Amino acid sequence: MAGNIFGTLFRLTTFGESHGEAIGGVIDGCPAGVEIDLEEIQKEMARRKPGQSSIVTQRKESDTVKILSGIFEGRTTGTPIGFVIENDNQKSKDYSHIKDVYRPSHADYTYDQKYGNRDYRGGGRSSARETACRVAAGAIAKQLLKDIKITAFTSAVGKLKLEKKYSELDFNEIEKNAVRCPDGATAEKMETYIKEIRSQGDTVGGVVECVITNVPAGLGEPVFDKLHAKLGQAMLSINAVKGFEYGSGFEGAEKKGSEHNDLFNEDGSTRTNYSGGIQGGISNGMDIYFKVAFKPVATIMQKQDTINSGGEKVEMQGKGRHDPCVVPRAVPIVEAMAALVLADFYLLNKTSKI
Ligand SMILES: Cc1cc2nc3c(=O)[nH]c(=O)nc-3n(C[C@H](O)[C@H](O)[C@H](O)COP(=O)(O)O)c2cc1C
Ligand SMILES: C=C(O[C@@H]1CC(C(=O)O)=C[C@@H](OP(=O)(O)O)[C@H]1O)C(=O)O
Repeated sequence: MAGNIFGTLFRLTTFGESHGEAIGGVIDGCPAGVEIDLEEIQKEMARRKPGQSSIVTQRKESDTVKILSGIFEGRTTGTPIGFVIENDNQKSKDYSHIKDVYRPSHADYTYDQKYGNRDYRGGGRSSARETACRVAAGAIAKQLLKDIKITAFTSAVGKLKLEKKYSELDFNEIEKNAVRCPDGATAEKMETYIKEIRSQGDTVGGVVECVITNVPAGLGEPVFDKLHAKLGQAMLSINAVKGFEYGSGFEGAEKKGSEHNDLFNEDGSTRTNYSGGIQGGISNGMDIYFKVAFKPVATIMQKQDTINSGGEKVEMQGKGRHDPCVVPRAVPIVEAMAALVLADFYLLNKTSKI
């Protein structure tokens, strides 16, 4: 199975399945001397972990990151950073009924077609459990990046949208509610809606927005590894993601050049920022901002038609502990993936000129 490594210099490899003994990873290429606060890593893990509130999956995991190597007396040594996160609360019997049956729109059918030997328990490697490793590595990348600030938040749950621009928001509000929306009144509506959807045995999609401030100009490696191309790959590699747009995105397509050009100030900053902080695949020093769209979770507690591995039509209903909406827990995953991309480009940029 290829595809388990992300990054060029700051490079993360992850391993593990949702109902196996443990998941984990190796970060290769983190320079020596980075001060690492282990509590910060655990704080990030707590923002993603299952069972954190009543509107997410009720699987209970501590998601304690055990560092095996690469950090000595609070600082990185430049050697591979190995870590494991144990799986403590699997309920594999919730998956016995889909041993030979494919959940519509999960990865059961495609994994079976590709590999022919599927760990059906908890979705195996296709489970978003794997994203815990990304958050652990992202927390280390954030500590390398120091002053570059990456902030994600929930901006939509189904049709309920946060109608404010990011410049009008108080980011201190994000962690004050379970949905991670920086507007208390909208957050309350979103939470009520997620509970209602869950009581119907259904699920709902949503949008996570991310803003990155204090970015130096020069990050990104044209032509194939443009900054927005790597951010897009990073975001689209997260489970359940259906869309990525940065800067003016799809709305920009409706504008004229005379409206859309970001005119310069004398210091090189721009009066507007339709470019989303990236031009020609390279950061220009303005804020980077993007949106990530998540689909409604595939495993629903309602009967649906499907097929089994013999190609026969059968009826199935999801069982067990699933997220009614992924966005509250996707917020730290989006931040982590953005941190991995920026850490990689930060190191690569040191080779761009003498
Ligand atoms: C934070 C998070 C939590 C998720 N929780 C569930 C879940 O409880 N049940 C489920 O069926 N899918 C869940 N998913 C989505 C599946 O992992 C994903 O749909 C599946 O791997 C198929 O991949 P795809 O949707 O990207 O095509 C979750 C995704 C994320 C990001
Ligand atoms: C375990 C996590 O989330 C899981 C993601 C997931 C899926 O299909 O993606 C399905 C559920 O798995 P299980 O049935 O084993 O509880 C979620 O709980 C986690 O994020 O750590």
